[in-house]
Amino acid sequence: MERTLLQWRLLPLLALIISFLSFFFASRSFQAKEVSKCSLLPHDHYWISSKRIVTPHGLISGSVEVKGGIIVSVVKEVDWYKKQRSRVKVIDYGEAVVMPGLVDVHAHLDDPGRSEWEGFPSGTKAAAAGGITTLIDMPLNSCPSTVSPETLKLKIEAAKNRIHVDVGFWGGLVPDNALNSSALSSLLDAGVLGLKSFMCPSGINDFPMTNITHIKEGLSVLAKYRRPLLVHAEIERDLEIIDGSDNDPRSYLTYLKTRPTSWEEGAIRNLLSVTENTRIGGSAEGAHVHIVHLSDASYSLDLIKEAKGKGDSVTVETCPHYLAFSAEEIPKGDTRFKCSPPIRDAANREKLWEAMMEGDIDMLSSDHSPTKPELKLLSDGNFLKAWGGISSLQFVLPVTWSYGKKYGVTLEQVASWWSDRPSKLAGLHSKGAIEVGKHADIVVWEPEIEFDLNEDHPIHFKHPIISAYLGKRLSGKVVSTFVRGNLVFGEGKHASDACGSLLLAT
Ligand SMILES: NC(=O)N[C@H]1NC(=O)NC1=O
Ligand SMILES: [Zn+2]
Ligand SMILES: [Zn+2]
Repeated sequence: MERTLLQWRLLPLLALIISFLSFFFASRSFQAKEVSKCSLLPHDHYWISSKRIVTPHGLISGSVEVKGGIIVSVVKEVDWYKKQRSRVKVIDYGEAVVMPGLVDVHAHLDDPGRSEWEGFPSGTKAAAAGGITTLIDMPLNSCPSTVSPETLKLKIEAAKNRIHVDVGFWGGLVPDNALNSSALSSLLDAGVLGLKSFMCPSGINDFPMTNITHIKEGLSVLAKYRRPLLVHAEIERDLEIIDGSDNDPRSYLTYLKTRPTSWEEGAIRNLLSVTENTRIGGSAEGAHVHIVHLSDASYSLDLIKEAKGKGDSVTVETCPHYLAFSAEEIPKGDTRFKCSPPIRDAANREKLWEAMMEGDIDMLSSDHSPTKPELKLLSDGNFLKAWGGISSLQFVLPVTWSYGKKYGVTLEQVASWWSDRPSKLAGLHSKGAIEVGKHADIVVWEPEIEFDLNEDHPIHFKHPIISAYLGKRLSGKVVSTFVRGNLVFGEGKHASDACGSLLLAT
């Protein structure tokens, strides 16, 4: 009799335990996705928490909920997630900064055709390790250049299953397609996010320069697609270098004299003669002109400010190397620092920073433009003959932060220069912010941690020795990088598979 009573009393308790256990295991299996090689994290639904999350509404202490690769909630209450702790996966990053992943609108990955210079796998691994979650590949330095639907198709084939972050493409505006609106339309229909052109020789034979007529025609086609034209704004002028010096090709100042500020100013003046068409009501309304890698912070910048003031749809970027280095400090024969337009003097660099802080320069990009070390002529040191291009992709975030600290750069500004504005330029409205509904493209980094960028530091782009930043001490360590919710880089390791998505305009 006593036994039956005991069984009777135990039964409900047993049923309760069983139902609790089955709920516990069911909810666990719901959150843990099939272990994927795309991500170092085996979860599809999780929370990222931190004391410093950079949102469009300011810096908050709280948590970001990620589900299916999308940000589904952002909450301030630090304690909220603790109540959920037993049911959901929480990654607590403590004091580390949680920021939107960087969107680099200007990188040359040189694939296909010159993958011995860089390539999609190495370039996008470097991007992931540097907190860049989206990268827009330039149409030149690969072979062939991306100037038609057929050549874009080659890019897409080369990138498929080989990219560790999301990648989009700019198409080339060149004399061959510029005056042929159906050729340009077919390139835009094929999915390039916009076009890029050069107002001076590009250094690449199958990417010839455009004149202002080409640009004007290009803008009228771009207007219909509401996509931008990115312009390398330098124009060749006759040079008279008669200043009594011997013009030693190993001296950086010799190179600087070959590309004076008047080249940038002349190109920008010429370019801005057609941008009034982009104003509201203008014949190219909907098109937009973006001036890449501004170096001259003087008259060139004044012209851009004036055009913006008149309502022209114009933006401008500069690159970390113009903000970090100055002509005076470039060692003799050190061609790692050669780029175009050239790095100018320290006074110009101050003015560039001033323009960043004032908001006159809209955004930053890497202009990662690598080559194989032989073409940098490192032992020869001839600035006039070496390849022009700086390799920086993996380090743009710590460089911006390290050199910007003395000007009082804030985390919100970094996110604006590197994520919000570039994503808008490229028309990528699902990216660029920690906000509900956006892709969970996130970088977690520790601004206060310093490191020496020496040979022992793992560098993922193809030719570390040509990087101008080698030998520098930088501040800001990337801890984790998430692309669409996949943890693609964490604790110094990459996810094994390359699961980045192609970003084609529709
Ligand atoms: N072709 C190419 O990548 N050129 C780039 N290199 C550089 O320093 N400036 C450029 O425009
Ligand atoms: Zn350029
Ligand atoms: Zn470039």
